[in-house]
Amino acid sequence: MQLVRSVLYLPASNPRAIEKARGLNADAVILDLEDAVAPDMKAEARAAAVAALTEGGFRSRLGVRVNGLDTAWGAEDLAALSDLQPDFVVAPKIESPEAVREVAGRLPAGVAVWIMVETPLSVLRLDQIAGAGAPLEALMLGINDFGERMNLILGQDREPLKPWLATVVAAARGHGLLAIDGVVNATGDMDRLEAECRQGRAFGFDGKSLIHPDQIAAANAAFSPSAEEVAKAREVVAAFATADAEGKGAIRVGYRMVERLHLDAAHRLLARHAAASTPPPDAPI
Ligand SMILES: CC(C)(COP(=O)(O)OP(=O)(O)OC[C@H]1O[C@@H](n2cnc3c(N)ncnc32)[C@H](O)[C@@H]1OP(=O)(O)O)[C@@H](O)C(=O)NCCC(=O)NCCSC(=O)C[C@H](O)C(=O)O
Ligand SMILES: [Mg+2]
Repeated sequence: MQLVRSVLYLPASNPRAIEKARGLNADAVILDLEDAVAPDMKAEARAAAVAALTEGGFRSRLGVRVNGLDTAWGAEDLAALSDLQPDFVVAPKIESPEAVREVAGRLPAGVAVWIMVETPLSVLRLDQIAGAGAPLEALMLGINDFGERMNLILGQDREPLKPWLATVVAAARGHGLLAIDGVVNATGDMDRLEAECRQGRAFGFDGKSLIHPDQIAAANAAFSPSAEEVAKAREVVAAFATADAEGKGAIRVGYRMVERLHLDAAHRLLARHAAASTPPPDAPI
């Protein structure tokens, strides 16, 4: 099972951040070539990303966010990755299924595509985009771009964003993809981060986009099954394993009615718990 509880961006133009990221416990790390990199640093950042992928040594799944193919850098970014094997490539500002396939077609086999959902047209066309097919693996909400383009005023409750949080998760679930919530820019505000993680989890997201190492622990905790959830799931599995439950679609567990769909959900939760309880491998030497 692939966990994406914590997905950490870093500017590929920042060598110190690349070095630091090798030892971090984020489920995924994204070497950013797009908005975190100034135009005059694009070539240097691309070369640094290629070097980081070649050297390896990360404990996390490793991806690269390329520039859009409608920019001066996108085609070269993808060409630079053509002989490499990142776990995934993140394509920004995607507004059509053709745009997903255009990126995928320029990548080596086995590299997954994650896309940024961060423009008004991307959310309006999300069903078609999310149905683009393999190797599309994840939808990432880009709150900074989306908020700006929509003129949203976002407080801690993210009220104006709620329809779009649900839209992204529905598209991901409908097409068997991962759903990753957007960033909290206020890196020092842990209360806000924890509140957004709880909210994202409640909306059904699999994880959170992050911009600072200090944000990783909160996201890993929030998107891992809690002890109470694990206990309840084990109770459901045990109840369906009894002779009494044989041939029944619905049974009583304590004072709850549970159906076989809850049994399936309990198995999925326990698989996530097992994956979350497995310590990350040490970085290769
Ligand atoms: C936000 C930052 C610019 C803050 O940088 P800084 O003030 O240098 O942070 P610290 O001094 O607190 O850093 C402490 C140490 O941690 C390392 N560090 C910092 N950030 C990262 C990181 N992201 N990954 C790895 N390591 C990191 C520092 O090097 C320090 O190390 P040490 O020297 O050993 O003490 C900075 O955090 C940053 O650049 N963050 C990432 C910004 C980014 O990638 N943005 C793009 C994605 S966000 C986005 O826009 C999504 C989407 O597109 C949308 O539209 O919403
Ligand atoms: Mg963006």
